[in-house]
Amino acid sequence: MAAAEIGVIGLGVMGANLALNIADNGYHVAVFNRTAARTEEFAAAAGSLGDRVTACATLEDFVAAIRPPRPVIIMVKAGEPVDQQIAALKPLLEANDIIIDAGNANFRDTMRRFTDLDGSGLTFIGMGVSGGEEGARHGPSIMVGGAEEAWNRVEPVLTAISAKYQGEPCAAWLGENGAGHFVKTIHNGIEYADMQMIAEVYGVMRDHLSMDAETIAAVFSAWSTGPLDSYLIDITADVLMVHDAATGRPIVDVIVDAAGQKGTGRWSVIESQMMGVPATAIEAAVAARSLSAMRAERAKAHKRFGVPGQQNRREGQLVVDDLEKALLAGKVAAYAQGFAVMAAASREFGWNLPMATIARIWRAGCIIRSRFLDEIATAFTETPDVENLVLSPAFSSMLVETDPYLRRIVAEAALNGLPVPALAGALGYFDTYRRERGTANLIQAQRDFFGAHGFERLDADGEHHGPWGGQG
Ligand SMILES: NC(=O)C1=CN([C@@H]2O[C@H](COP(=O)(O)OP(=O)(O)OC[C@H]3O[C@@H](n4cnc5c(N)ncnc54)[C@H](OP(=O)(O)O)[C@@H]3O)[C@@H](O)[C@H]2O)C=CC1
Ligand SMILES: O=C(CO)[C@H](O)[C@H](O)COP(=O)(O)O
Repeated sequence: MAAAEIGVIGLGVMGANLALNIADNGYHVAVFNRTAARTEEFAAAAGSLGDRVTACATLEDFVAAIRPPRPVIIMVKAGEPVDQQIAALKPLLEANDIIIDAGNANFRDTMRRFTDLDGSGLTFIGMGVSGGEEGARHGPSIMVGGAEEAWNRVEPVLTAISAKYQGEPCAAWLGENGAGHFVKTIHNGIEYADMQMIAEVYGVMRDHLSMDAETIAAVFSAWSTGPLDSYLIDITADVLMVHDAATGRPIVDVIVDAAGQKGTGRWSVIESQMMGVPATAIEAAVAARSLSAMRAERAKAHKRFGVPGQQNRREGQLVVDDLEKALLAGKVAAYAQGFAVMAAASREFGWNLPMATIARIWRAGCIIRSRFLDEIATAFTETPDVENLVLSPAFSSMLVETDPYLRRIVAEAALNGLPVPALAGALGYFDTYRRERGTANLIQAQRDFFGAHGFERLDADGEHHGPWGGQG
């Protein structure tokens, strides 16, 4: 008789750890991996959890090992492999079985898969999972999209395996269809901005203040007890302390300065642009990763232009103190942008995304987990209809307090040729957002001049054209 209550397909970093987490929580799990050797390795390493694991060599055995109605988690490389897995599973599954894609899918693929499976009798869930290897093993943040009824069926196992923040599970149903994968995408977009701003601040300390990795690590360590307290700040301090066995140097000093990217950051930016909701800090972070990858070109440009000489160098500790508050201000803008993009998507796709819940399930388990997210959860609970996080009382105060430091750091960086594109993007966003009378009047005049596009007047209704005297 089939013993497993759930199945996991894909035993890479995430799938293997998720399966162990499920078994650890008392569930019997069937597992399958395309490359059978990996399944065997997994079974051999399962140790005491092996009793609750059925390792299957074929997809047929895998399906037969799970009690119907079967929840099947697919945790394979995003994109085509997911379609291939669904196609292979479909003829083997029965009505009411649930396919859960837990990888980093593009939410547009997820929406297509919902449509493709419509009428098949199978239920589909698009589920974002964050937390990396450790989160998958001991408690990730889980963002579920699909029918609420489907969530109700899998909620016990998903809440059991999720991270807990002060006892509250970091797993929630966020809306129909692609909602879960959209939220995961924006989570990653914010992750990109957070990481980029941390890297920029590291760059100021390394290149402007000539601090070594260990000294910088101590700064991040100190910050992790303040308002910046977060997983990303903690791991930054940790990685800066690690030495390379071969050279004895700090490991960061021997790592190539070219960042990888698998797509979620870029998708965040594409979607934000499509909806006309700017996410300047995230955009800058994605662009910075792309520029980082152009190593040969950067080397040529360095030869051609060099870097500006130091100007207005202030006492190191003063700069370090400013950096902490500047980073906090940048973080406020980046998160405000991410949440604004989700609000726009919620309207566009009719998801009714619960912003406070999203912030709550990001407080533990995921890569951007932090104390800050608890404050965001409180802000959205107290002012659920606020147009932008920066307009909530708590975050307005935070920005008023920290904005002068961001301004000073961006200015100092500009004068010294230090690249801080995400911090500058955050500042530009804030300065543009808070200015009642902007400069788009001139753009409207230019558009009307060259293209007769028309403009609105401050003092009269309707569309108008300028007296360009035939020059337009
Ligand atoms: N690593 C992380 O920190 C996180 C990753 N994710 C997402 O989780 C998913 C899995 O990532 P991760 O575990 O890191 O990836 P890994 O590279 O560790 O493992 C990839 C898995 O996908 C399988 N696979 C690849 N191509 C196919 C295919 N065509 N058909 C069937 N199976 C295939 C591999 O099987 P095989 O052994 O046969 O090659 C393997 O099981 C991805 O969508 C990723 O973006 C989400 C959150 C965090
Ligand atoms: O989803 C994740 C973390 O939340 C994955 O680690 C993802 O791979 C990160 O994105 P990238 O590889 O583009 O840096």
